[in-house]
Amino acid sequence: MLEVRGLMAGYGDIPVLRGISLHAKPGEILLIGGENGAGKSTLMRAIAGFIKPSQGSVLLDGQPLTGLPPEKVAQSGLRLVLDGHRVFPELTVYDNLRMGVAARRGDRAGLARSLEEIYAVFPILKEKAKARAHDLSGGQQQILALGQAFVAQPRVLLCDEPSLGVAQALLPPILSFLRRWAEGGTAVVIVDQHVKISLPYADRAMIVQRGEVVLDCPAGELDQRLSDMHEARQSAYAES
Ligand SMILES: Nc1ncnc2c1ncn2[C@@H]1O[C@H](COP(=O)(O)OP(=O)(O)OP(=O)(O)O)[C@@H](O)[C@H]1O
Repeated sequence: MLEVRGLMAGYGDIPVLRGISLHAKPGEILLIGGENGAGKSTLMRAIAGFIKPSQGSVLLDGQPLTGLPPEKVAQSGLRLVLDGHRVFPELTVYDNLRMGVAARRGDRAGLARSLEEIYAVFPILKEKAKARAHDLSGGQQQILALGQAFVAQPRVLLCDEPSLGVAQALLPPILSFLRRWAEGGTAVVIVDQHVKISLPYADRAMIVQRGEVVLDCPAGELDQRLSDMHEARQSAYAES
């Protein structure tokens, strides 16, 4: 289980995260929404070790990860898939996928099994196995990045804006894939500015505003809770 307690982080003197706490359990998808600039990506980067938190802690199955460099965090079993294209552009699709297995100390049988699974869901990766990653479309690179993470079989997967730059038609297969992945016992965290599409696939949902958690509830309750919050704000505004 991933546990984040009172995390504070920012850039230079500018604070972005103002004490964020969350947990993500194996087998479930936690969806994190919030407006542009709310701090969602900063939160993912701080958990994964790319930004040093000024306060708070990150624990994976009770082991502290706070302040560890990203490669150590990854070796501990936590993987961040960033928005945009973070694959190795000069390598082939197959070699990119194979990179994921480094985290499993060269487990060849495991690699073959993972490849079969990923090829079954996204046949395009098999068709383009010998193509260089930079020749793939943005959406295909996003799928490749997910495939690479899948091959690594992390205990926790953080997925920042999986829908960014991806054709609409690819979203349901990607989200169903993440759902099945979580059901296999991985804790999955999805960050998405537009929660509507991902919500049906999630178990819990959180909304971050200005670096703070303003809602944390079962995914099925999010719409109601958001409209309650909106109404409360409007009446407070009307009274002032
Ligand atoms: N590298 C950086 N240097 C300085 N400030 C940054 C940096 N990256 C992000 N910020 C600032 O931190 C704040 C939070 O940004 P962040 O990217 O975490 O938000 P977000 O919720 O992920 O939004 P988006 O959906 O646009 O990615 C914003 O004010 C942003 O301008």
